Amino acid sequence: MKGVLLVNLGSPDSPTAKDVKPYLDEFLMDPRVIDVPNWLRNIIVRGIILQTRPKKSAEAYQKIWWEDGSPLIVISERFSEKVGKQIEIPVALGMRYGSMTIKNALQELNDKGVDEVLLVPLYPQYAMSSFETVVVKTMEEQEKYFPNMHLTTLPAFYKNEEYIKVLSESIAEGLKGFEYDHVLFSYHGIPERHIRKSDPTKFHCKIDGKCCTTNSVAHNTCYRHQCYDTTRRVTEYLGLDQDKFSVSFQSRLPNDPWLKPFTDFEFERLAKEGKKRLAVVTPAFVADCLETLEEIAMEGKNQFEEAGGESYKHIGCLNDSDDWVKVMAGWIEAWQNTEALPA
Ligand SMILES: C=CC1=C(C)c2cc3[nH]c(cc4nc(cc5[nH]c(cc1n2)c(C)c5CCC(=O)O)C(CCC(=O)O)=C4C)c(C)c3C=C
Ligand SMILES: [Fe+2]
Ligand SMILES: [Fe+2]
Repeated sequence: MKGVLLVNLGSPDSPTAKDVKPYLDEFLMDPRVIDVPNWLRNIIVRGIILQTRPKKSAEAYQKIWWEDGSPLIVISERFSEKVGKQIEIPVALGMRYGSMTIKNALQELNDKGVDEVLLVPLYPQYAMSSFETVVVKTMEEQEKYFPNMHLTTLPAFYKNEEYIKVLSESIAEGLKGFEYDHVLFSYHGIPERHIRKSDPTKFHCKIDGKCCTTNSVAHNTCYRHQCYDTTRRVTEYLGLDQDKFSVSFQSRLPNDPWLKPFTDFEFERLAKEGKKRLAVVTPAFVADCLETLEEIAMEGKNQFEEAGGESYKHIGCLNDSDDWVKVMAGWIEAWQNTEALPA
């Protein structure tokens, strides 16, 4: 019997340093997130980052926490429930990190008699620190605990026409009634090294401004290409002029070159260039979370206004909108009936 496993990143159990610390430990000790030798990762994560970050992160989580829990988890649960109502086969939700484990979600499917699973990493773009780690972890759990299960992975859907349509239309809705000078497409950042590591050709991705627009098989796993391509497709759909939008990358850790331009620097640059009315969209995430609600909607607004900006709007993610639920349910039904995966 067929079933579906939706997987997102995960959140701490509560917005306290006590719960944030083990969550960040699991997250940052993942070798696909901080990709250095084990001994060095131990020093960086446990000896340095975890000494101070849990308190700071907990304070940020407190600002965005909902009565029902972490926005990322609550939204993912609502999405999963709505998708479940539109399809005939069982759906389970798991998180890569934290207490809503992938193993428990697979167990839930197994208990319902599922032995053919469609794995859906809830990331539009491929990155080894997001999409790939979900796939690897799910395969490990399946092989270890559910050897009779068969897994199929839904590919990163950044260029799928239905996804682009639903994303573009939700952005258009968010822009309605908001007089804007500029739309900033802010994606989660990653270290530049991750781009080179994910390049199967080992020579294409030079992050030189040209490689991401030069055709290559490397783009199947190039996060930077996929972010720019998502933006190109959405802005074409919306008919936005070239000088009305730009791309940036948010959330970075120190001591490594990360993808540029940085979102916080862009707030300053745009305000100083006279783009006083700014809309920000965050298409690396399908559900609003700490990175969108605190870093962009709250901190970003302050940064932009301090730099001279006048009006600012963060347009939320697709979340559990009915149109997005319909798109996901359609992909699942196509796989259920014909094994076809979205292109
Ligand atoms: C080396 C560090 C990190 C990489 C690489 C990274 C990639 C990456 N992350 C997401 C999505 C999310 N990240 C979130 C939070 C978050 N990310 C990092 C670090 C890296 N992410 C940290 C330390 C944190 C925790 C918060 C903090 O201390 O600042 C979240 C939010 C989770 C939530 O509970 O709301 C998401 C979502 C992607 C898509 C990605 C690669 C493309
Ligand atoms: Fe992250
Ligand atoms: Fe590239």
